[in-house]
Amino acid sequence: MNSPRIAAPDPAAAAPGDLMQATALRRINARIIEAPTRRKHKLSNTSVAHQGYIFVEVELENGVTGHGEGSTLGGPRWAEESTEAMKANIDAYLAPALLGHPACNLEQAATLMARACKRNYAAKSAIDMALLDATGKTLGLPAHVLLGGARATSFSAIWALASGDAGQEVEEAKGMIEKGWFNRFKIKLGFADPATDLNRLAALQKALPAGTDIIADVNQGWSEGDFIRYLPRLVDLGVSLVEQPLPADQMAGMARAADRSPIPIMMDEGVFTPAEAFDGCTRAAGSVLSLKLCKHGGVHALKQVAGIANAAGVQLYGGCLLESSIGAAAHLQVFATLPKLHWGTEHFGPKILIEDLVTDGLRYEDYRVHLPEGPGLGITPDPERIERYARKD
Ligand SMILES: O=C(O)C[C@H]1C=CC(=O)O1
Ligand SMILES: [Mn+2]
Repeated sequence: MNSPRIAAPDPAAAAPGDLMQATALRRINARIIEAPTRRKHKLSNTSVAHQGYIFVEVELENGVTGHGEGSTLGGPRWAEESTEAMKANIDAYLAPALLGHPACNLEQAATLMARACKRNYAAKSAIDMALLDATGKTLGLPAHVLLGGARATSFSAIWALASGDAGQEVEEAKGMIEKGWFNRFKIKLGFADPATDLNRLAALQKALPAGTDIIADVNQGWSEGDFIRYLPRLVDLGVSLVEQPLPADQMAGMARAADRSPIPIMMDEGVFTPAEAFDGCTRAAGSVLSLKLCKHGGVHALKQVAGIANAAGVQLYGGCLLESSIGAAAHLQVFATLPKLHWGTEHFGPKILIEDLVTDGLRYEDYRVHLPEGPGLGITPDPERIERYARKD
């Protein structure tokens, strides 16, 4: 691996006591963003043409600002949080619990947020990212150094096909291969009847180069019966991974599905917390687990979930919720510190937005997404774009 470049630390922040004072939180601001996507993105339970984020800016006593992003899909439909709920809970509960506390004490901030608010993991992760960013910028260090240091500087990248139009999906996939951005694909199933969805998958498999990695995400859209019936077709089509075929609360059904499937099954919506990760891994409800900051609530919780999966022999996948380069960079910073991200990552959000929200978007090259360099998250939000897409009430 290439060693990431590290800037010199700020001598003003050298003494621990000084660091506490310098990074005390002076302001936490949350804005709702609605950023248009290049095309409709359809899932079993929603369809979006605009991505909804909460954009968090924190300001420290030393004047440094940090940024984070909480993502949703179609309001409170992929999970229970909407951007409106995130903003309300940040303004009324999470921000007041943190003001005056040092941003550099991320674990303590997580405890304070847990006391102030149950679940609300996307909102918490947006703040957590901003604290990490501001602390890294104060110290002149990339976020990954604060999380144990990078073991990788780029990740194999997966693009999601979700227009529901087979012809469009084939063209889109070919375009991604041509650009050198993505050569592995995830197709969304579960919004049409299984037979129709599988015809889309068959068209894709036929049109792409032999051996192209194709993952199927059902987003909880099938019953166990559907899964049993259509599994042989998924096997015939050479699908490499099946993601969350059954509803999130059907852990026993997922375990039966995983037991009968020659294709690895991935847990996504069923695993948010470390306790859910323990439950899913113990019951063998999948042999792969999708990691997402919006599910786990912050970088340290994500590392705990990853540790539980590792201990159980469950492989890791770098999940996303269509984050811009702000949220995607935060994921890469923590993914970089894991012993192994077996399946690479699907952080394609920066490329599905008509305009990314930063001045220095993530680099996609050689079918890999690259860990940004520079202090904190390693990206700079573009104030004009943030203003353009911020909801004006
Ligand atoms: O994986 C999900 O369930 C959510 C999201 C991530 C990629 C995508 O296309 O949808
Ligand atoms: Mn999924």
